[in-house]
Amino acid sequence: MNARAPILTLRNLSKSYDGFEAVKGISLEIPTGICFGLLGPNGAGKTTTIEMIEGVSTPTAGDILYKGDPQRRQLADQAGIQFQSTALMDYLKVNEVLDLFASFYPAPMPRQQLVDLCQLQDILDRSASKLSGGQRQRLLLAVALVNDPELVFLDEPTTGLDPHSRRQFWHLVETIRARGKTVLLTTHYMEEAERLCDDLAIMNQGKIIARGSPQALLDEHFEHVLVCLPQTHFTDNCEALRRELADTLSFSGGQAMITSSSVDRTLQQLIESNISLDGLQVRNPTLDDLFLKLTGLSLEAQESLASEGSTG
Ligand SMILES: Nc1ncnc2c1ncn2[C@@H]1O[C@H](COP(=O)(O)OP(=O)(O)OP(=O)(O)O)[C@@H](O)[C@H]1O
Repeated sequence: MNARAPILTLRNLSKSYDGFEAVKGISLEIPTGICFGLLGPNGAGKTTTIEMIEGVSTPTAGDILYKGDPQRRQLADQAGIQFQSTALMDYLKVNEVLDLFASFYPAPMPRQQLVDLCQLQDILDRSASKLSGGQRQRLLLAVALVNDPELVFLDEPTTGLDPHSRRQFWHLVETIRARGKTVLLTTHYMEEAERLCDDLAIMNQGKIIARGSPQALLDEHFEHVLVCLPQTHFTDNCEALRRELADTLSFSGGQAMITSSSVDRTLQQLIESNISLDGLQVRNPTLDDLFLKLTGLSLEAQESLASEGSTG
């Protein structure tokens, strides 16, 4: 197989629920052997997209090709899905869960390899219902990898994990990718995407609003650094400065952010306007900043809008 051929191709893929368009005609090619990220806030349409690719739900319109095949004949054998939970698991020990899932496949991954890969050695005899969040995610990952799949689906795998477990999980994903597998990851953590994804698509309200490697996207959209200050420093008395900074100034999460091509000049402008420099930070833009730039809302603000929508 040509290593450069896309493992997945989506063409004008759409999904509607009772007239509500959750995914609005997206097209994508996902190369083989990379970690591809689908990013976006709650309700962006990531899970709906993944479930259509997995075959769990049927598209309203559009096509999905697996290695160029619209029937996706090999997909079921060659994919591994990390589920959020597996009801059976709570009655079994970790090694019994692995036995059970391995029994479904003719050529499962050798047990020791799977245990080493997912760092399960110390918990093999533990009841699956007694695992910590991080251990549980590692077991669910092992279940996804039990058939040694070429393509692994991870749907928000680190939601709810503490920072240490999250980093440990990231290391596992890097190991899987280094073994030549293609990983399709959804996340709303931009930091996770920056760390893991070779290539990504940012989704918002059912559409893809940006596509590329994290660095290419940042290079394309930001030529400058960000100068950040507490928003409270920008009082009503600094209208002239606000006008001067115009489009380079934005506010999000209690922070004022100035997109600056010259830190010296920006500092000069702030000092001349008697703005306090307490708490000032100069940093490179992140994918979170990109999201804000593309949508006019931070990821956090988008998520609270989405949850307001879903509750009322
Ligand atoms: N079965 C369903 N019936 C009706 N609406 C649905 C259904 N599943 C999803 N939706 C809606 O479709 C939109 C996209 O949901 P989806 O779960 O794909 O988003 P997401 O990006 O995965 O979000 P999250 O990060 O919260 O999982 C949301 O508005 C959601 O409420």
